Amino acid sequence: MAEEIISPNLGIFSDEEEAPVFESTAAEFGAGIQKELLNEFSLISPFLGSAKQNRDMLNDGNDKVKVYLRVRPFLEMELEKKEDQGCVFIEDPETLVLQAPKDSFTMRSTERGVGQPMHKFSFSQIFGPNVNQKEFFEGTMREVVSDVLNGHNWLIYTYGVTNSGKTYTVQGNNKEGGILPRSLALIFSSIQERLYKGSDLKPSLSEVRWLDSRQVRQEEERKMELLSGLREEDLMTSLKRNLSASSDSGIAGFSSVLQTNNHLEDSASRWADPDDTLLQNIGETQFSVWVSFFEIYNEFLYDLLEQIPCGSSRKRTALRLSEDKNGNPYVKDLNWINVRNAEEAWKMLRIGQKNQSFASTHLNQSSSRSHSIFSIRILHLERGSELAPRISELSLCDLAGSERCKNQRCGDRMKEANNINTSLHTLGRCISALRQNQQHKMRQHVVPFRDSKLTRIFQAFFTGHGRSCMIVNINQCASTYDETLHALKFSAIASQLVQTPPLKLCTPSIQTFIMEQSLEEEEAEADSEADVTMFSRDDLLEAIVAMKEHLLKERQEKVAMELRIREEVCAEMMEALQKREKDFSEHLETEKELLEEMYENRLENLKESLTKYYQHELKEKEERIKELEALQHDSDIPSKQQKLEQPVRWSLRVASASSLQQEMNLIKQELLGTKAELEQCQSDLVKKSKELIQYKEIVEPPSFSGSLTLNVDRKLEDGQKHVRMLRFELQKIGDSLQSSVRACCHNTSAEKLRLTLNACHDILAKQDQTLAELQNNMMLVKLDLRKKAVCIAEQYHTVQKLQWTPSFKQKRPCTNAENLQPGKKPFLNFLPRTPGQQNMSNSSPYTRILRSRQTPGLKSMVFGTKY
Ligand SMILES: Nc1ncnc2c1ncn2[C@@H]1O[C@H](COP(=O)(O)OP(=O)(O)OP(=O)(O)O)[C@@H](O)[C@H]1O
Repeated sequence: MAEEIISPNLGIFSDEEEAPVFESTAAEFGAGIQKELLNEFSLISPFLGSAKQNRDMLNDGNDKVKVYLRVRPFLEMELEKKEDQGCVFIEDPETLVLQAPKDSFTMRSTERGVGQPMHKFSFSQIFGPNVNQKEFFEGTMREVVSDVLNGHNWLIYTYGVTNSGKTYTVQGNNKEGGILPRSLALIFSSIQERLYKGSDLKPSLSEVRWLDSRQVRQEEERKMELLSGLREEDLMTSLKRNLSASSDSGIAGFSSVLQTNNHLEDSASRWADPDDTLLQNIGETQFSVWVSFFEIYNEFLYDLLEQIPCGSSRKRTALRLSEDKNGNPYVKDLNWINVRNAEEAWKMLRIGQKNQSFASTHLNQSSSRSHSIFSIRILHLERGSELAPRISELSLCDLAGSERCKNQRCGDRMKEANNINTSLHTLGRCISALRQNQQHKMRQHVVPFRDSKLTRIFQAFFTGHGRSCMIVNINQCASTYDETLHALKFSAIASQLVQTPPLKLCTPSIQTFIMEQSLEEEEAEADSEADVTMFSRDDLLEAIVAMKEHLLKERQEKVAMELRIREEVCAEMMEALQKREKDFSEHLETEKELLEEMYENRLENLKESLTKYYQHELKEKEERIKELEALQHDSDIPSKQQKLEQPVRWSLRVASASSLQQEMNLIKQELLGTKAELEQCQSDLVKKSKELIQYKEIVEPPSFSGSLTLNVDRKLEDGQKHVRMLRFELQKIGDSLQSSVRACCHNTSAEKLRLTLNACHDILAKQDQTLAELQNNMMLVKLDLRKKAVCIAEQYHTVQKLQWTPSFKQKRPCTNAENLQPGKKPFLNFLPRTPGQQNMSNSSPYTRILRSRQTPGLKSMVFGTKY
């Protein structure tokens, strides 16, 4: 198990040793210091107790800085969130064990092989979750208050992560007052009999500005003004304003703060027994108590007892941190209010609270966004003494909670968190530098008090002007484990500190000086008593030479010393620079760690949300698939088959995709071949066209055929004329025959009829003969024509063959009569036509003859037959 037990005290100083603080602003107090003590009153005044008191303080064995730990109980809300994972365990009243929970950064680092899952810390005393406010006060503050009443300065500061109970410890609530109201109550119960009333002091004290009657009057007026303005409505308005300006979830934070401010009439003295007094032998000392309350918000100092101007432009005035002529820092123009009892002091605390910067954060509904310091100054007025009053101070500082910036990502909260963390980091650096200086007295480091306002104010308490005590607050929540561990590591360093011994004031040094002076004077007197004339001249010359040599030697020594000092200073400077560099790199490391953690968290969040998203998606898809499957199952089996085939086809398509490229290449090659062929065809076409022209010339009907057809036509026309004449005659005969038949029917003689018939018969026989001749002629002509037609048809087929080649077709697309342009003669129009075409054309004489032969009269007539 990893142990982080801090080694017992190292480097305890003896009362002869000076506090080894490099950047101490401790100044020497000259003889006139006492008169000017309060003229430029710095933040805290040095302890002016006697040397014996100093020694007592250091010899009592308590010079180790006290570091108390308070573990707060779980809140209901935290138990609901399952924050109780047993990470905090109090082994004994001085030892605490921390066990990293599984989701913490420490545990993750441990899993990566960095760090340990368990840590052990030791403290002056540990106060568990069941310890109440009274017990805590008794265990920590009683001694301190007693010390302050005896003239010592004390700084008590609470340290811890946000929401760990710091404000609760310092201020408490209305039911359970914290260490501050209890200290006030105890102070007043102890000094109530000896409170300075302002009249029975010696006139010499009126020279002191603090007790100047005018000053006191002014302070009284100011206090009355403040107290009269302390109305509940004002408080509510002010709280509302504070919270609405900064709160995220406003109203809850408001009500919780309001609760503590609701009962102003409650007395602070209820937290102390009026008979409880810490002062036993205080002689004639009288006391006057003054309080101040200010905060450090975003590295600016604000007086919390300053009335905030009303109206829209109600900007608070920031105070300056100044130094008195001895280099001690103090807050300039800070209001110090004289209080005469615990109630007045309590009300001052309430007034300050309403001006304090609180805000609701994700961890604490009413989180302090600033470091607040409530100071109580006690003036010890010695009755009948010519000396200026001694002043002791008790400062209670409620530090703002350290928090990881990952929780405050933007806006005012982020800025506040940054400033809080920076100042706390500087405090850590100061404490570790002080510890190093105390442990290695030969190697002193610069303590970076000047790096933040907070440490500048604390400086005096760490450098011999007072004593300090640290209260570490932690909660037991698993979610803030890493921050808690960090706070405890810091406190472990602080617990190694020893109280810096009170500064040796000038009195002893002056006394020493006077003693030395007096010795010198005595020696001088003794010397002066000696007579120089007693010595011979040579002796004196020798003495002068010896003195010269001595002087030379001294000078050389001084030069050597100067060189050595210079070297030392350089070395120190180098060391300081190296230290600074180391600090910076440490700071960088911390920042890196923080960033790493932040990004790790972000990544985890992202991972989580992605996993969730895809899980959801998958679930939805699965449901959808199930639905579809159910539908498909119900509806049709073929489609199921299709669905099954679908992937097969798809896979085939996918498979063929690879061969597609191959096919493309083949097609390209084919295309090239086809192109070549086409070119070949074109050249063939040209050839064929030429041939065709030749054929055309051949096919063109000979010129004599025209005259031949003309003769045939003429003959045919003659024949037709004859036929018409014959027909006309036949009609006439028919008419006369009919009239004869009619006459015969009326007055007939058979003989006449027979004669007439015979005559007709002869005529008809002649006509038959003529017709037969004509028919023979026509047959001859027909045969002739057929021969010609056969010859032409042969030529035509040859041409046709030529025409049917693709190139020829292209060139001559219109060979049909329908497609001919008007006015153009059809190609080969002398060829036999289709019956449709024959009907359409009546112009040819041959066709006309054929038609005339098809006349019904002629067709039905049989030559040579009798009617
Ligand atoms: N010992 C305790 N007993 C009961 N409740 C406590 C105790 N300590 C703290 N709490 C409660 O825990 C809560 C947080 O305490 P508090 O506001 O004092 O924390 P804090 O450290 O001052 O936080 P911050 O740094 O954010 O100001 C308060 O509701 C307070 O009442």
